[in-house]
Amino acid sequence: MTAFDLDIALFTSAQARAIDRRAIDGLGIPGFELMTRAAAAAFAMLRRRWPAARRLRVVCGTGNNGGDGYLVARDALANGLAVDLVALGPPRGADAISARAAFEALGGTVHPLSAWPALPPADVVVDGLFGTGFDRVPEGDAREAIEAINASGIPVFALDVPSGLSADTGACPGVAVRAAATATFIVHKRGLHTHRAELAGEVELQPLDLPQDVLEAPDAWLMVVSSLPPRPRDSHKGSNGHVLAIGGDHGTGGAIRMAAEAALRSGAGLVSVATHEANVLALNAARPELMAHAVNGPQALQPMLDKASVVALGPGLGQGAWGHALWTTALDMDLPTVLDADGLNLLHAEPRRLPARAVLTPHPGEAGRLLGIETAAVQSDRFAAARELARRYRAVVVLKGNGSLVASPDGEVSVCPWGNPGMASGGMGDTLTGVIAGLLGQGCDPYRAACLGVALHARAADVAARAGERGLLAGDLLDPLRRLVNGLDA
Ligand SMILES: NC(=O)C1=CN([C@@H]2O[C@H](COP(=O)(O)OP(=O)(O)OC[C@H]3O[C@@H](n4cnc5c(N)ncnc54)[C@H](O)[C@@H]3O)[C@@H](O)[C@H]2O)[C@@H](O)CC1
Ligand SMILES: [K+]
Repeated sequence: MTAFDLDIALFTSAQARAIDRRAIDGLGIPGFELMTRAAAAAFAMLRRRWPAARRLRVVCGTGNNGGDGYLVARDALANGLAVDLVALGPPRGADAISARAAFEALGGTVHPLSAWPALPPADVVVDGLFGTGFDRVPEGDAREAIEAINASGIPVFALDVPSGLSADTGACPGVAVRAAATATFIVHKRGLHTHRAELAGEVELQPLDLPQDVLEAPDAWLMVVSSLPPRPRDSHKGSNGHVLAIGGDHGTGGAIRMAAEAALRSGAGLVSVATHEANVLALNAARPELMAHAVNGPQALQPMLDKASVVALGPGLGQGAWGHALWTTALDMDLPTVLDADGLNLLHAEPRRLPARAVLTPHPGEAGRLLGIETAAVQSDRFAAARELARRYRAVVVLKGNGSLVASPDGEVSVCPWGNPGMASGGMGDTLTGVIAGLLGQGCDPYRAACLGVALHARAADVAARAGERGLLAGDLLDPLRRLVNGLDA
């Protein structure tokens, strides 16, 4: 296996467990030694982050995550901090039993959950309830413990994973701890980077000094900052792609304008718009660099398709006869195509073969429709949903939402670490479609165009959100987008 950067490699829970096993069985590192290293790394991180903390409340479950908790508590006692330890029950495995014994050997006391209200105030709560072994909705004591942690108002430091969040999927099936920071051990778990991942707070990887040969190929990757190479000095508008944005039925001209403008701002050489005649005047007046044409059907669209190198299909297209006719005609051309919004709804209504270089950009609701499942089922495993869509349609799929995923038909997945809730506003998806189309036109292959497009779009939104997340408009992304696509600081 070739070496890779651990900071951007993401693993499933099953992989994390297999890696633990290889360290224990293959390298002969005892499980208790790993637990000791995990606790030492976590305690050091806690001290860096909360140097003034004098009293910890440590909450332990019955598995090895609880074992980590007992050893953090032991290290805290050994360093002169006060510790109040609350356990859900006696530890089960040999390592966790030894960990509890080590804590008690230093004079530590273990309290039941019922003692919680009577415990003195603490500076930090350490969450050692559940890690990668979390496997069901928390009920009873488990639920009460999580609720008590969150209601305490004390900053939470999670061990490996905030309890209640699936390390595997980023889903939270019931209640979950809301952490200020998480120390995650050996490898990054993919669930700490998508969907409800904000529950983990700031995540820091603690690799515990294991050699790379216990690792295996990661399941997914975090995107890194990248940009396009500088343009050749002799480039001309024809060498940077001609994007044809198709959409904007009567009354939805804004959507197609956003997509078209974003394609221009991400460096497309030429951008034409095929739209309903009612939008043409406004589009040409607002943005004269766009070439907007009234298209009443396939005959008018065909000559535009003949000149285009990339198609952005769907924003404001509608699902009526007009939209359907343009949709079929455009897909038949087999040009590199970004399919969004009504372009996806039409695909749900009429499944068909897509162009060889296609990018689909569904939000979870659209992804659910295409897969024939509920939105909640998509969100319960975003990785599986994105992969299945990509496989089924032989296309690159961008599954939007917090921690957007890009999946290729052969199962490769990248996760976007940027973006903010201000992006939950009208026009954001249209802008993303335009950016990806613009990058396809500049020669990126679909997977790279999707990854780079998602990254640039989210980072532009983060720059624009410096003025506040509320009130963020899709149009605010265009200026920072231009700087970022040129590799400049925004
Ligand atoms: N030797 C190892 O494998 C290492 C493990 N480490 C720690 O061990 C953790 C994994 O330990 P385990 O596999 O023991 O699993 P966990 O400690 O994460 O949890 C497993 C226990 O909690 C119970 N449980 C799960 N969900 C529950 C729920 N919703 N309500 C009530 N009970 C629930 C399970 O039945 C099981 O008894 C890692 O996350 C990490 O923190 C680290 O110490 C590093 C080394
Ligand atoms: K935990």
